[in-house]
Amino acid sequence: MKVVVGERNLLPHRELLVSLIPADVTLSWHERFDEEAVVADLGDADVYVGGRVTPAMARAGRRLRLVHIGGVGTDKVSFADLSSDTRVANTFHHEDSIAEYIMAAAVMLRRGLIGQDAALRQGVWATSVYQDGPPQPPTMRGAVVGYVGFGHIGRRTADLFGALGARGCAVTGSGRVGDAGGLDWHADTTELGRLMKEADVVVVSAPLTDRTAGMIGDAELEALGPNGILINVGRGPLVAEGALFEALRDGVIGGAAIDVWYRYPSGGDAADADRARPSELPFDELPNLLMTPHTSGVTRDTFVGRVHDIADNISRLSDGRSLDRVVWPVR
Ligand SMILES: NC(=O)C1=CN([C@@H]2O[C@H](COP(=O)(O)OP(=O)(O)OC[C@H]3O[C@@H](n4cnc5c(N)ncnc54)[C@H](O)[C@@H]3O)[C@@H](O)[C@H]2O)C=CC1
Ligand SMILES: O=C(O)C(=O)CO
Repeated sequence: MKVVVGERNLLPHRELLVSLIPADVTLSWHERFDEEAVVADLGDADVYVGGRVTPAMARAGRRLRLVHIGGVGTDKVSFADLSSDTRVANTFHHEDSIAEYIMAAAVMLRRGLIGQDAALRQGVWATSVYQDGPPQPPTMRGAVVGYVGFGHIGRRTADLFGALGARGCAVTGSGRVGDAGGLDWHADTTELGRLMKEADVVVVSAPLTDRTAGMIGDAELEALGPNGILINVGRGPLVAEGALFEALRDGVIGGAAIDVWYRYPSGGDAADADRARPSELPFDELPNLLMTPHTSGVTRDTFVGRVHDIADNISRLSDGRSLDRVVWPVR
């Protein structure tokens, strides 16, 4: 069996993956994403591991029995071009890492820590900032956190914020949140406007689909208001790019932490400054923004967990057993 790996975050765990899969499986690693090279390698492959499957890759991989996403999001998979024998599976394990990131980002932004760090480097003490300038900031106790999407990420984040005394509300695709506790209310997406109005911190962790693209735009950001914080760990285009930039620049919202972007370097690593810019707009000039390069989930724990899941599915395929976490074809 031949497995082509195009997921860069698995590279540090190469040996672990090798140790977990049957000895007769051949692994072919692509350390940089070069579409032509991957296409050339997929003709005789049984499995592809990676989050991006372009139409050319899908058409080249006629023998693929499994596309294993290295994470959750399937928004970069060209499903229409896959062979009808190919199944797509995904994996989780990122929820602790991302919940930690969201909590840290919310506290940093609400407490003004980014500005204090910059100020102290210029010789200005935070205490004098509060005497002469903005009011003393609040803790998270009693704050309302609004979850746009309440799956693995939303639930774990609500656990952590709950421990800080925050309250919560959520909108999801279906309006159902299963047995999750700790929310004051939850609803389907028709209540997004209410959530944006009530929340002090909004956490965006919905999948990117035709329905969700641009779901947060001018009106939603205005409803969040000048003290509100937006944290997007879902996908960049869930939040309208121009609306977000202007809202941050003009103080329509208080601040944001953005982990997921509008432009990514094509090879997966930034060879030059322009290719590394995550938007055509100058987000990097905004002082009320915490910018991260899609790293909220990148920890050892996430990827060790994911390697185990991926190896397990490769072993299942090799033994003819049924696969776990199949997301395509949709049952
Ligand atoms: N920044 C990063 O490194 C990572 C980003 N992600 C992104 O976050 C998304 C969510 O991840 P998980 O929570 O693990 O997924 P999940 O599948 O456990 O939860 C997804 C949630 O989104 C909700 N949803 C679906 N359609 C919606 C809509 N129209 N409006 C509002 N909510 C909607 C679902 O009802 C569910 O509550 C992924 O699809 C992926 O795009 C996921 C992992 C890592
Ligand atoms: O899992 C995902 O969808 C990611 O964005 C990266 O881990």
